[in-house]
Amino acid sequence: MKDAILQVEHLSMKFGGLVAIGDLSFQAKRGEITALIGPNGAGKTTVFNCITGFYKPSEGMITLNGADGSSFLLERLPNHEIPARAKVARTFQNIRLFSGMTLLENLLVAQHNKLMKASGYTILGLFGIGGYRRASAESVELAKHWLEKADLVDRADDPAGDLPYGAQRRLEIARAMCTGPELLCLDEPAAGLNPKESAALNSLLMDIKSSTSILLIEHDMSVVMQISDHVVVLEYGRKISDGSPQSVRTDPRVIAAYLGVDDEEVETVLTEVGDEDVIEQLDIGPDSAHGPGTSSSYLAGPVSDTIGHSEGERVTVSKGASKAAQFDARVSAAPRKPTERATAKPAGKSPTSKPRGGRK
Ligand SMILES: Nc1ncnc2c1ncn2[C@@H]1O[C@H](COP(=O)(O)OP(=O)(O)OP(=O)(O)O)[C@@H](O)[C@H]1O
Repeated sequence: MKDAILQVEHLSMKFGGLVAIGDLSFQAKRGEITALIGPNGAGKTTVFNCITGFYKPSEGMITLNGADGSSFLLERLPNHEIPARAKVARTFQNIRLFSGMTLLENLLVAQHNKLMKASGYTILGLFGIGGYRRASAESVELAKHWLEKADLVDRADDPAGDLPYGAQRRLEIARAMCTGPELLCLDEPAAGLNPKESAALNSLLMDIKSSTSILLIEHDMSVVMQISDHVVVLEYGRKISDGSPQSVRTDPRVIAAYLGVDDEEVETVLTEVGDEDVIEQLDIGPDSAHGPGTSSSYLAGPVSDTIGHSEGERVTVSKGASKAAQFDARVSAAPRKPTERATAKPAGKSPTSKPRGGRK
Protein backbone atom coordinates (compact mmCIF):
# COMPACT_ATOMS: atom_id res chain seq x y z
CA MET A 1 0.00 0.00 0.00
CA LYS A 2 1.23 3.51 -0.84
CA ASP A 3 2.22 5.72 2.05
CA ALA A 4 0.94 9.24 2.62
CA ILE A 5 3.20 12.03 1.42
CA LEU A 6 0.84 14.65 2.84
CA GLN A 7 -1.36 14.39 5.89
CA VAL A 8 -3.78 17.19 6.69
CA GLU A 9 -5.32 16.81 10.15
CA HIS A 10 -8.11 18.90 11.65
CA LEU A 11 -7.12 21.94 9.62
CA SER A 12 -9.04 25.15 10.29
CA MET A 13 -8.45 28.59 8.84
CA LYS A 14 -10.40 31.61 10.04
CA PHE A 15 -10.47 35.09 8.60
CA GLY A 16 -12.01 37.16 11.38
CA GLY A 17 -15.49 35.68 11.79
CA LEU A 18 -15.33 33.65 8.59
CA VAL A 19 -14.32 30.01 8.90
CA ALA A 20 -12.91 29.33 5.43
CA ILE A 21 -11.73 25.82 6.40
CA GLY A 22 -13.27 23.86 9.26
CA ASP A 23 -11.79 20.73 10.76
CA LEU A 24 -10.54 19.34 7.47
CA SER A 25 -8.60 16.07 7.36
CA PHE A 26 -7.39 14.16 4.32
CA GLN A 27 -4.32 12.40 2.93
CA ALA A 28 -2.46 12.54 -0.37
CA LYS A 29 -0.61 9.34 -1.24
CA ARG A 30 2.90 9.21 -2.69
CA GLY A 31 2.99 8.71 -6.44
CA GLU A 32 -0.68 9.67 -6.86
CA ILE A 33 -2.63 12.62 -8.19
CA THR A 34 -5.00 13.88 -5.49
CA ALA A 35 -7.61 16.38 -6.64
CA LEU A 36 -9.25 18.94 -4.37
CA ILE A 37 -12.56 20.01 -5.85
CA GLY A 38 -15.64 21.97 -4.80
CA PRO A 39 -17.79 24.90 -5.81
CA ASN A 40 -16.40 28.45 -5.85
CA GLY A 41 -15.45 29.68 -2.40
CA ALA A 42 -15.31 26.15 -0.95
CA GLY A 43 -11.84 26.81 0.47
CA LYS A 44 -9.59 24.98 -1.97
CA THR A 45 -7.07 27.78 -2.48
CA THR A 46 -7.05 28.45 1.26
CA VAL A 47 -6.00 24.82 1.82
CA PHE A 48 -3.19 25.32 -0.72
CA ASN A 49 -2.15 28.55 0.97
CA CYS A 50 -1.93 26.74 4.31
CA ILE A 51 0.09 23.87 2.82
CA THR A 52 2.53 26.16 1.01
CA GLY A 53 3.02 28.58 3.88
CA PHE A 54 1.16 31.62 2.52
CA TYR A 55 -1.23 31.34 5.46
CA LYS A 56 -0.53 29.99 8.90
CA PRO A 57 -3.57 27.87 9.81
CA SER A 58 -5.67 28.77 12.83
CA GLU A 59 -5.65 25.12 13.92
CA GLY A 60 -4.50 21.73 12.73
CA MET A 61 -1.46 19.88 11.50
CA ILE A 62 -0.03 19.49 8.00
CA THR A 63 2.65 16.81 7.76
CA LEU A 64 4.87 16.28 4.74
CA ASN A 65 6.61 12.89 4.73
CA GLY A 66 9.75 12.93 2.57
CA ALA A 67 10.87 9.90 0.57
CA ASP A 68 14.06 9.73 2.67
CA GLY A 69 12.09 9.29 5.89
CA SER A 70 12.22 12.96 6.90
CA SER A 71 9.03 14.54 8.17
CA PHE A 72 8.03 18.22 8.29
CA LEU A 73 5.20 19.99 10.07
CA LEU A 74 4.48 22.54 7.36
CA GLU A 75 2.46 24.90 9.56
CA ARG A 76 5.57 25.37 11.69
CA LEU A 77 8.16 25.82 8.93
CA PRO A 78 9.11 29.35 7.85
CA ASN A 79 7.62 30.07 4.39
CA HIS A 80 10.88 29.94 2.47
CA GLU A 81 11.78 26.54 3.93
CA ILE A 82 8.64 24.85 2.59
CA PRO A 83 9.96 24.64 -0.99
CA ALA A 84 13.62 24.36 0.01
CA ARG A 85 13.47 21.78 2.80
CA ALA A 86 10.08 20.10 2.56
CA LYS A 87 10.25 20.18 -1.26
CA VAL A 88 6.76 21.45 -1.91
CA ALA A 89 6.33 23.49 -5.11
CA ARG A 90 3.21 25.25 -6.35
CA THR A 91 1.68 27.11 -9.23
CA PHE A 92 -1.04 29.75 -8.95
CA GLN A 93 -4.42 30.34 -10.59
CA ASN A 94 -2.95 33.25 -12.54
CA ILE A 95 0.22 32.67 -14.57
CA ARG A 96 3.33 34.06 -12.92
CA LEU A 97 6.12 33.68 -15.48
CA PHE A 98 8.85 36.18 -16.29
CA SER A 99 7.31 37.00 -19.64
CA GLY A 100 10.30 38.98 -21.00
CA MET A 101 12.74 36.15 -20.26
CA THR A 102 13.19 33.14 -22.50
CA LEU A 103 11.78 29.77 -21.58
CA LEU A 104 15.26 28.52 -20.70
CA GLU A 105 15.96 31.57 -18.53
CA ASN A 106 12.70 31.02 -16.66
CA LEU A 107 13.77 27.49 -15.80
CA LEU A 108 17.27 28.59 -14.80
CA VAL A 109 15.96 31.32 -12.50
CA ALA A 110 13.99 28.62 -10.70
CA GLN A 111 17.31 26.95 -9.89
CA HIS A 112 18.91 30.15 -8.62
CA ASN A 113 19.22 28.95 -5.02
CA LYS A 114 21.02 25.79 -6.03
CA LEU A 115 23.42 27.78 -8.26
CA MET A 116 24.18 30.39 -5.63
CA LYS A 117 24.93 27.67 -3.11
CA ALA A 118 27.36 26.08 -5.59
CA SER A 119 29.11 29.45 -6.04
CA GLY A 120 29.79 29.64 -2.31
CA TYR A 121 28.13 33.08 -2.56
CA THR A 122 31.43 34.60 -3.78
CA ILE A 123 32.50 36.27 -7.01
CA LEU A 124 35.43 33.85 -7.32
CA GLY A 125 33.00 30.99 -6.99
CA LEU A 126 30.93 32.38 -9.84
CA PHE A 127 33.89 32.73 -12.17
CA GLY A 128 36.13 29.79 -12.19
CA ILE A 129 35.73 27.27 -9.45
CA GLY A 130 34.57 23.84 -10.66
CA GLY A 131 31.57 23.44 -8.34
CA TYR A 132 29.65 26.30 -9.87
CA ARG A 133 30.41 25.29 -13.46
CA ARG A 134 29.26 21.78 -12.78
CA ALA A 135 26.07 22.97 -11.08
CA SER A 136 25.46 25.39 -13.93
CA ALA A 137 25.76 22.63 -16.55
CA GLU A 138 23.44 20.40 -14.49
CA SER A 139 20.89 23.21 -14.28
CA VAL A 140 20.87 23.62 -18.05
CA GLU A 141 20.43 19.86 -18.46
CA LEU A 142 17.55 19.79 -15.99
CA ALA A 143 15.91 22.74 -17.75
CA LYS A 144 16.30 20.96 -21.08
CA HIS A 145 14.83 17.78 -19.61
CA TRP A 146 11.66 19.56 -18.44
CA LEU A 147 11.36 21.59 -21.63
CA GLU A 148 11.32 18.30 -23.51
CA LYS A 149 8.74 16.77 -21.15
CA ALA A 150 6.55 19.83 -21.58
CA ASP A 151 6.98 19.67 -25.35
CA LEU A 152 8.51 23.15 -25.38
CA VAL A 153 12.14 22.54 -26.25
CA ASP A 154 11.76 24.00 -29.75
CA ARG A 155 10.86 27.32 -28.20
CA ALA A 156 13.57 27.38 -25.53
CA ASP A 157 14.99 30.71 -26.71
CA ASP A 158 11.67 32.53 -27.22
CA PRO A 159 10.32 34.94 -24.64
CA ALA A 160 7.86 33.15 -22.35
CA GLY A 161 5.27 35.87 -23.02
CA ASP A 162 5.13 34.85 -26.70
CA LEU A 163 3.82 31.35 -25.90
CA PRO A 164 0.15 30.43 -26.31
CA TYR A 165 -1.75 30.23 -23.02
CA GLY A 166 -1.70 26.43 -22.70
CA ALA A 167 2.06 26.32 -23.35
CA GLN A 168 2.62 28.97 -20.65
CA ARG A 169 0.76 26.72 -18.22
CA ARG A 170 3.05 23.80 -19.08
CA LEU A 171 6.09 26.06 -18.76
CA GLU A 172 5.02 27.03 -15.24
CA ILE A 173 4.78 23.38 -14.31
CA ALA A 174 8.19 22.67 -15.91
CA ARG A 175 9.62 25.56 -13.90
CA ALA A 176 8.16 24.18 -10.68
CA MET A 177 9.63 20.74 -11.52
CA CYS A 178 13.10 22.31 -11.87
CA THR A 179 13.06 22.96 -8.12
CA GLY A 180 13.00 19.17 -7.56
CA PRO A 181 9.74 18.93 -5.58
CA GLU A 182 8.37 15.83 -3.90
CA LEU A 183 4.90 17.36 -3.84
CA LEU A 184 3.65 19.57 -6.65
CA CYS A 185 0.57 21.69 -5.84
CA LEU A 186 -1.26 22.97 -8.93
CA ASP A 187 -4.03 25.54 -8.62
CA GLU A 188 -6.42 25.20 -11.57
CA PRO A 189 -3.82 24.34 -14.21
CA ALA A 190 -6.50 23.57 -16.83
CA ALA A 191 -8.42 26.83 -16.43
CA GLY A 192 -8.86 28.49 -19.81
CA LEU A 193 -7.26 25.68 -21.83
CA ASN A 194 -8.77 24.38 -25.05
CA PRO A 195 -9.27 20.59 -25.39
CA LYS A 196 -5.94 20.08 -27.19
CA GLU A 197 -4.03 22.06 -24.55
CA SER A 198 -5.94 20.21 -21.85
CA ALA A 199 -4.88 16.84 -23.31
CA ALA A 200 -1.23 18.00 -23.44
CA LEU A 201 -1.48 19.06 -19.80
CA ASN A 202 -2.97 15.70 -18.79
CA SER A 203 -0.15 13.78 -20.42
CA LEU A 204 2.47 16.02 -18.76
CA LEU A 205 0.87 15.46 -15.34
CA MET A 206 0.63 11.70 -15.85
CA ASP A 207 4.34 11.73 -16.72
CA ILE A 208 5.22 13.79 -13.65
CA LYS A 209 3.30 11.59 -11.22
CA SER A 210 5.70 8.71 -11.79
CA SER A 211 8.32 10.72 -9.89
CA THR A 212 6.41 13.41 -7.99
CA SER A 213 3.11 13.35 -6.11
CA ILE A 214 0.57 15.92 -7.23
CA LEU A 215 -2.12 17.84 -5.35
CA LEU A 216 -4.47 19.44 -7.81
CA ILE A 217 -7.22 22.04 -7.54
CA GLU A 218 -9.31 21.82 -10.66
CA HIS A 219 -12.77 22.86 -11.81
CA ASP A 220 -12.53 21.02 -15.11
CA MET A 221 -14.08 17.67 -14.24
CA SER A 222 -12.90 15.99 -17.42
CA VAL A 223 -9.33 16.59 -16.22
CA VAL A 224 -10.12 15.50 -12.66
CA MET A 225 -11.89 12.32 -13.71
CA GLN A 226 -9.25 11.33 -16.25
CA ILE A 227 -6.06 11.76 -14.27
CA SER A 228 -6.84 11.73 -10.54
CA ASP A 229 -6.29 8.70 -8.35
CA HIS A 230 -8.13 10.22 -5.42
CA VAL A 231 -10.58 13.11 -5.05
CA VAL A 232 -11.43 15.20 -1.98
CA VAL A 233 -14.55 17.37 -2.22
CA LEU A 234 -15.07 20.54 -0.19
CA GLU A 235 -18.15 22.64 0.36
CA TYR A 236 -18.03 25.70 2.62
CA GLY A 237 -14.70 24.56 4.03
CA ARG A 238 -16.04 21.17 5.04
CA LYS A 239 -15.12 17.84 3.46
CA ILE A 240 -18.25 16.31 1.97
CA SER A 241 -16.71 13.40 0.06
CA ASP A 242 -13.37 11.63 -0.25
CA GLY A 243 -12.55 8.66 -2.46
CA SER A 244 -11.93 7.40 -5.98
CA PRO A 245 -13.06 9.59 -8.91
CA GLN A 246 -15.85 7.11 -9.61
CA SER A 247 -17.19 7.07 -6.04
CA VAL A 248 -17.09 10.87 -5.78
CA ARG A 249 -18.72 11.29 -9.16
CA THR A 250 -21.75 9.29 -8.07
CA ASP A 251 -21.95 10.65 -4.52
CA PRO A 252 -25.34 12.38 -4.16
CA ARG A 253 -23.88 14.85 -1.65
CA VAL A 254 -21.36 15.97 -4.25
CA ILE A 255 -24.04 16.26 -6.89
CA ALA A 256 -26.13 18.28 -4.47
CA ALA A 257 -23.18 20.56 -3.69
CA TYR A 258 -22.91 21.41 -7.34
CA LEU A 259 -26.58 22.42 -7.53
CA GLY A 260 -27.63 25.77 -8.85
CA VAL A 261 -28.29 25.47 -12.54
CA ASP A 262 -31.34 25.16 -14.73
CA ASP A 263 -33.92 22.38 -14.72
CA GLU A 264 -32.99 21.23 -18.21
CA GLU A 265 -29.64 20.04 -16.91
CA VAL A 266 -31.32 17.62 -14.52
CA GLU A 267 -31.83 14.87 -17.05
CA THR A 268 -28.24 15.27 -18.20
CA VAL A 269 -27.03 14.95 -14.64
CA LEU A 270 -28.99 11.78 -14.00
CA THR A 271 -27.91 10.28 -17.30
CA GLU A 272 -24.28 11.19 -16.71
CA VAL A 273 -24.36 9.73 -13.23
CA GLY A 274 -26.15 6.65 -14.54
CA ASP A 275 -26.36 5.11 -11.10
CA GLU A 276 -29.74 3.73 -10.03
CA ASP A 277 -28.96 4.21 -6.37
CA VAL A 278 -28.15 7.85 -6.84
CA ILE A 279 -31.20 8.42 -8.97
CA GLU A 280 -33.39 6.82 -6.32
CA GLN A 281 -31.95 8.99 -3.61
CA LEU A 282 -32.35 12.12 -5.65
CA ASP A 283 -35.89 11.09 -6.45
CA ILE A 284 -37.03 11.05 -2.83
CA GLY A 285 -40.18 13.20 -2.78
CA PRO A 286 -39.96 16.97 -2.67
CA ASP A 287 -40.48 18.82 0.58
CA SER A 288 -43.86 20.55 0.28
CA ALA A 289 -42.67 23.29 2.62
CA HIS A 290 -40.23 24.44 0.02
CA GLY A 291 -42.24 25.11 -3.02
CA PRO A 292 -44.12 23.18 -5.64
CA GLY A 293 -42.99 19.78 -6.82
CA THR A 294 -41.51 21.12 -9.98
CA SER A 295 -39.43 23.72 -8.20
CA SER A 296 -35.80 23.80 -9.15
CA SER A 297 -35.04 24.51 -5.49
CA TYR A 298 -35.89 20.89 -4.68
CA LEU A 299 -32.74 20.40 -2.70
CA ALA A 300 -32.05 24.03 -2.00
CA GLY A 301 -34.61 24.75 0.71
CA PRO A 302 -33.49 26.26 4.01
CA VAL A 303 -32.43 23.37 6.20
CA SER A 304 -29.96 25.08 8.45
CA ASP A 305 -28.43 28.49 8.70
CA THR A 306 -25.19 27.22 10.06
CA ILE A 307 -22.71 24.52 9.25
CA GLY A 308 -20.93 22.72 12.04
CA HIS A 309 -17.16 22.76 12.07
CA SER A 310 -14.67 21.74 14.70
CA GLU A 311 -15.98 21.19 18.19
CA GLY A 312 -18.38 23.84 19.36
CA GLU A 313 -17.73 26.03 16.36
CA ARG A 314 -20.34 27.08 13.83
CA VAL A 315 -19.98 29.12 10.72
CA THR A 316 -22.91 31.09 9.47
CA VAL A 317 -23.61 30.83 5.79
CA SER A 318 -26.41 32.24 3.74
CA LYS A 319 -29.76 30.56 4.29
CA GLY A 320 -29.92 27.16 2.69
CA ALA A 321 -26.39 27.44 1.40
CA SER A 322 -24.94 24.00 1.98
CA LYS A 323 -26.46 21.72 -0.63
CA ALA A 324 -24.74 18.66 0.80
CA ALA A 325 -26.18 19.37 4.26
CA GLN A 326 -29.62 19.78 2.72
CA PHE A 327 -29.23 16.50 0.92
CA ASP A 328 -28.36 14.76 4.20
CA ALA A 329 -31.33 16.35 5.95
CA ARG A 330 -33.66 15.38 3.12
CA VAL A 331 -32.44 11.79 3.02
CA SER A 332 -32.76 11.32 6.77
CA ALA A 333 -36.16 13.06 6.94
CA ALA A 334 -37.93 11.47 3.98
CA PRO A 335 -39.00 7.83 3.78
CA ARG A 336 -37.35 5.97 0.93
CA LYS A 337 -39.77 5.29 -1.88
CA PRO A 338 -37.70 3.70 -4.58
CA THR A 339 -40.68 2.62 -6.63
CA GLU A 340 -42.60 5.87 -6.42
CA ARG A 341 -40.82 8.32 -8.60
CA ALA A 342 -41.48 11.89 -7.53
CA THR A 343 -42.71 14.21 -10.19
CA ALA A 344 -40.28 16.82 -9.05
CA LYS A 345 -36.84 17.00 -10.53
CA PRO A 346 -33.88 18.34 -8.68
CA ALA A 347 -32.02 21.05 -10.49
CA GLY A 348 -28.48 19.91 -10.56
CA LYS A 349 -25.05 20.41 -11.78
CA SER A 350 -23.13 17.25 -11.96
CA PRO A 351 -19.53 17.20 -10.86
CA THR A 352 -18.96 15.73 -14.27
CA SER A 353 -19.99 19.02 -15.85
CA LYS A 354 -17.81 21.95 -16.72
CA PRO A 355 -16.99 24.33 -13.97
CA ARG A 356 -18.58 27.28 -12.36
CA GLY A 357 -15.13 28.73 -11.83
CA GLY A 358 -12.60 29.75 -14.39
CA ARG A 359 -9.52 31.75 -15.09
CA LYS A 360 -8.98 34.51 -12.56
N1 LIG B 1 -7.27 36.45 2.76
C1 LIG B 1 -8.58 36.27 2.95
N2 LIG B 1 -9.28 37.11 3.76
C2 LIG B 1 -10.60 36.91 3.98
N3 LIG B 1 -11.33 35.91 3.43
C3 LIG B 1 -10.68 35.07 2.62
C4 LIG B 1 -9.28 35.19 2.33
N4 LIG B 1 -8.92 34.19 1.48
C5 LIG B 1 -10.04 33.48 1.25
N5 LIG B 1 -11.09 34.01 1.93
C6 LIG B 1 -12.46 33.49 1.95
O1 LIG B 1 -12.39 32.11 2.25
C7 LIG B 1 -13.37 31.39 1.52
C8 LIG B 1 -12.69 30.32 0.68
O2 LIG B 1 -11.96 30.96 -0.37
P1 LIG B 1 -11.03 30.17 -1.37
O3 LIG B 1 -10.42 31.15 -2.30
O4 LIG B 1 -10.10 29.30 -0.59
O5 LIG B 1 -12.09 29.26 -2.14
P2 LIG B 1 -11.87 28.38 -3.44
O6 LIG B 1 -12.55 27.09 -3.19
O7 LIG B 1 -10.42 28.34 -3.80
O8 LIG B 1 -12.68 29.22 -4.51
P3 LIG B 1 -12.44 29.35 -6.10
O9 LIG B 1 -12.85 28.04 -6.69
O10 LIG B 1 -13.38 30.46 -6.46
O11 LIG B 1 -11.01 29.70 -6.31
C9 LIG B 1 -14.12 32.41 0.68
O12 LIG B 1 -15.28 32.78 1.38
C10 LIG B 1 -13.15 33.57 0.59
O13 LIG B 1 -13.83 34.79 0.42
